[in-house]
Amino acid sequence: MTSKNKINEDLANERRKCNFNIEEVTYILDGGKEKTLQRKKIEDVALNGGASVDDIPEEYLSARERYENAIRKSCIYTNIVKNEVLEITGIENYGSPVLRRTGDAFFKDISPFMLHLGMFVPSIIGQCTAEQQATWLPRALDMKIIGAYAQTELGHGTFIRGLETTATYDPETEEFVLHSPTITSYKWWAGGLGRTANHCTVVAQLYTQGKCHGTHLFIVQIRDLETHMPLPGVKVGEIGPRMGFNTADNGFLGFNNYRIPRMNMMMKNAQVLKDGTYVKAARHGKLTYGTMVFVRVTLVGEASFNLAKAVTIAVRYSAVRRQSELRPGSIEPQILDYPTQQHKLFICIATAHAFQLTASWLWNTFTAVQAEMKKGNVDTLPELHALSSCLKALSTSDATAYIEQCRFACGGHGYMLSSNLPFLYAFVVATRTYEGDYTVLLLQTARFLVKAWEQAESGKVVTPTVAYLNRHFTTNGKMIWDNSPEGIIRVFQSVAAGKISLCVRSIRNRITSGMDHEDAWLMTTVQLVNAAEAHCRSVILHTYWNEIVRLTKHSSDNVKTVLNQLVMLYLTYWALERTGDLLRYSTISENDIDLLQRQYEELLVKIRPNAVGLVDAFDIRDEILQSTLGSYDGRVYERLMEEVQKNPLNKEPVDPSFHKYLKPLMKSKI
Ligand SMILES: CCCCCCCCCCCCCCCCCCCCC/C=C/C(=O)SCCNC(=O)CCNC(=O)[C@H](O)C(C)(C)COP(=O)(O)OP(=O)(O)OC[C@H]1O[C@@H](n2cnc3c(N)ncnc32)[C@H](O)[C@@H]1OP(=O)(O)O
Ligand SMILES: Cc1cc2nc3c(=O)[nH]c(=O)nc-3n(C[C@H](O)[C@H](O)[C@H](O)COP(=O)(O)OP(=O)(O)OC[C@H]3O[C@@H](n4cnc5c(N)ncnc54)[C@H](O)[C@@H]3O)c2cc1C
Repeated sequence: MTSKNKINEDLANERRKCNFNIEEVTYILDGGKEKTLQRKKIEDVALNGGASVDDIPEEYLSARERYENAIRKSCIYTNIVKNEVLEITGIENYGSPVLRRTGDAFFKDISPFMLHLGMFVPSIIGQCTAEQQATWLPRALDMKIIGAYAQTELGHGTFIRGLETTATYDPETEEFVLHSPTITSYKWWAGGLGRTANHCTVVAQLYTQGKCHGTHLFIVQIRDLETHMPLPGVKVGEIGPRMGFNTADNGFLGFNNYRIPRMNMMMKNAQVLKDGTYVKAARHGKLTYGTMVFVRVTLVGEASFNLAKAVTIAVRYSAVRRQSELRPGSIEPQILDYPTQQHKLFICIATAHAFQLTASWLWNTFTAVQAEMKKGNVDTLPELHALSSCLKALSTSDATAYIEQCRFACGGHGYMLSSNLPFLYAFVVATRTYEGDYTVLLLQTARFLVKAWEQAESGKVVTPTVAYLNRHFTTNGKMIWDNSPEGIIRVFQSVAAGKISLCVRSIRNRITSGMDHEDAWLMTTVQLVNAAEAHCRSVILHTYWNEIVRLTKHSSDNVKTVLNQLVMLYLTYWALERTGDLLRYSTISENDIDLLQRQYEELLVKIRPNAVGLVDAFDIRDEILQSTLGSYDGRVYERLMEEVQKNPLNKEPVDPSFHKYLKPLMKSKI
């Protein structure tokens, strides 16, 4: 073994201490051995050439160079995917999360093609008729056309009904006329739109026969395919530097009476006939929001993956890093030995597991609802919307907070861009806002919860994710505290039920005292967000526990033990975080809380020897981690020094600014 790939001794020791079969856990997280093998095969093919690492790290490049470099690497990766990976996996794997994740080996920030694959293609699949799909999909999948998803405007992001771009049908020419009537109607934010896309999905208010029919989706060509020039009537550009997403060329877009053919309206859920007659095919008013539901579902898995990356970096670093002394003169301990460090990090491992298993469960729910909708049944859509909204909100918000915690756990070196933790944070913090802001989505879930509460109150049996509301009406008083996993979950469900009940009472009291329904709702929104958060927390706890029980049925004893310790840590952690709620809605006592605290601290001790094994089980390759602190071999200090050599500021021993500015200043007299 050369010194280059020699494993750091502390990390090697950690791996020797690990007492469970790492691969077994990887299989569980990936959804089965076959999936792991398939993922590894894809990674081997896609990263065969070393993932085209940059000579100069992208953070040293100018905005223009960064963009060009991101396009260069996107094209390299797309060619690998098209010519090599899909050969093995088949075209149906085009949108697979594995490809998205493998792509992280090429980009520290984000690919300008992400929105093409993440939203433009899904909008064609979800919103176009079969005939339209036959026209657009092959060209989009083959990258003959590159698209963006232009919904948000300068004036409106959340309130889709308030969008101002108009699409007015002209039966004379059988075209829609797209127009941006005001400055606030300019499209703003769409990823890939600023410089890369030649097409995009545009969301606009549809007018035909003098009547507005609300927002609909259109496929719009915005640039010439040969010259890439914006087409006449189209004004498009990049919106400028932002906290992250700086290689995604987020753009603005305006139209001046720009014409597109009638068939460019995405017509799966509604049509405009040649004469201008509007025909609504959909059984549900919000099916045009379907692309967003799809992305919200995928974002739960994204949150898990990015958190898994961050905690892999932080745990490996914490095994290598030694600091302070426990007793005078004793050897400096690994920082992973500090219970406070374990408290910061083990919850991140458990949360990544919780979100990964919840994401798979949510994906299965999503595909089941899609299958029902294909048969014409839209009854399960409201529950999916409520679930995907709150799970997107909580998973992105928790992942953001925990990625930052991982950065704190790495001290000063975590602040280096080369640790990759700042990039991860900047990328994930945006997910809390885009695809529906945190608060706004929890309020969507709250609407569903209040309705479910009313149904349960009237004696109806409600759907499984809120079945605890039926129990609420049959049990009296506070939930009996019980320290078992099932007991903790039941108490969390009671907390949710209690909070929803308080919201309903507040709304009713306000209405009784003279407020109209809208004001009563508005005044209760702080409580409603809180109730939706409590509901979602109970869903995650329940799903995580159920899935671990189900998935470890045939596991080896040690895998069962360590995964059980993690899920218990998660349940205990949240019980301790929410002692106020538990005291209010259950019979928990001071003594029970003391016991919980002790149980939590004992779990930290039990998990400690397996911590490195647990992050190894995420099985994230170094090329994808892209971190000086988190590589498998633990050569932290060597990598930090190697990275310094790439810094263009170190190219010359003396910077030209010395002669230009510093020296004259030093020579000048006061
Ligand atoms: C590099 C090359 C690689 C090559 C190969 C690689 C391949 C890899 C490909 C893999 C790709 C994977 C990608 C994964 C990562 C994805 C990253 C994506 C990045 C995304 C960037 C960001 C994009 C965006 O942000 S797009 C814009 C999103 N905008 C929003 O989300 C707006 C939020 N606002 C809303 O959703 C609504 O306005 C809302 C819901 C707040 C209010 O709407 P409303 O019309 O006013 O409705 P309301 O009156 O409140 O409710 C009425 C009624 O309707 C119900 N409702 C609302 N919404 C829905 C819905 N969606 N579905 C069902 N029902 C809905 C609501 O509940 C009400 O019901 P009732 O209470 O019964 O009346
Ligand atoms: C990195 C990034 C990439 C993006 N990519 C795309 C893209 O590709 N395509 C696209 O179309 N859009 C995109 N967006 C836009 C994104 O979808 C919106 O920013 C997001 O939906 C939030 O809308 P907004 O910006 O209008 O915020 P606002 O709605 O103005 O929110 C501002 C504040 O007001 C609060 N608020 C708003 N409404 C309510 C309410 N009803 N009740 C209570 N509080 C409320 C919010 O909670 C928030 O705190 C992107 C955004 C980012 C940051």
